[in-house]
Amino acid sequence: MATDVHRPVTGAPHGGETVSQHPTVVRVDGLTRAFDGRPVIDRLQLDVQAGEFVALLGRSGCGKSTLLRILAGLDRDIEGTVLVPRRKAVAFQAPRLMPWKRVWRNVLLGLPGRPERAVAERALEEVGLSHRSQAWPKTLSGGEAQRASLARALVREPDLLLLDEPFGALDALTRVKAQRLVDELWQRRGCAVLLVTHDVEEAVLLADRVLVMDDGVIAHEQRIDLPRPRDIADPRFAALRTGLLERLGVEAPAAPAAEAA
Ligand SMILES: Nc1ncnc2c1ncn2[C@@H]1O[C@H](COP(=O)(O)OP(=O)(O)OP(=O)(O)O)[C@@H](O)[C@H]1O
Repeated sequence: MATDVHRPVTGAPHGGETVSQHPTVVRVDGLTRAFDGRPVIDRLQLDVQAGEFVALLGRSGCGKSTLLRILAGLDRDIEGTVLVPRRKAVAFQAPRLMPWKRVWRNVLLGLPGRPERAVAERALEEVGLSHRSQAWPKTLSGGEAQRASLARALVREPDLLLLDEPFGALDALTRVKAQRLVDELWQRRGCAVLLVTHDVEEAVLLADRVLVMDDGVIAHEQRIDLPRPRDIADPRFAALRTGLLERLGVEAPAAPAAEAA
């Protein structure tokens, strides 16, 4: 798997090195990122295995998006070492579609070479959006725009998919559908996923491992060993959710009937 190494801007030049059959798809060592002299990320360590689904939680402003942007290669003003696969893709909360390009052309945006339309169509089919391929972005619903954004990530055939609050702006029902879609895509594609979210339930629903960021580091890590698809009425689900909420300093909501039984 081709790998990008991001080092401090003052250190070795950005480049690539080839690491074959590496089971670790992301390796972050001693990562520090400061804004105006204040470290938001402070000697952070993180490993993500190939094919692993990791969710990242933490209070607002703790540095989750900053970490994701660094992994995406969008911010290289760092200290420490960041090793990520070259094939990676990002989807943000705002789908960021170009309004003057039809959906299928948006899906191909930024791809090297001259990719054929069929490449976009396949990805749109995978996210259930074939029927909107010719549409202009402004005519899409919020959920459709988010699926177009996912299709744009998928055409990159990523080994690492970075998702920054991709469901944050969706209504509850659309959100559940989008979560199911990401779960299916992840199982089918087998890529590693790093999902930044505010939603503890979403993290327990989707992730193999949930990380809680605090004080610039990964302060807590919770493995989620529940079978999939996960049942939020399962008492083990509720216990994991409650434990994580406590870690985040949030009082857990009243237990539903199934939990109390
Ligand atoms: N370009 C920047 N210049 C200065 N400060 C920044 C910049 N980007 C982020 N910060 C600061 O870094 C801290 C972490 O921001 P970040 O967006 O990573 O947090 P977050 O955990 O993703 O927050 P939220 O959950 O609210 O999205 C914040 O205090 C933010 O103000």
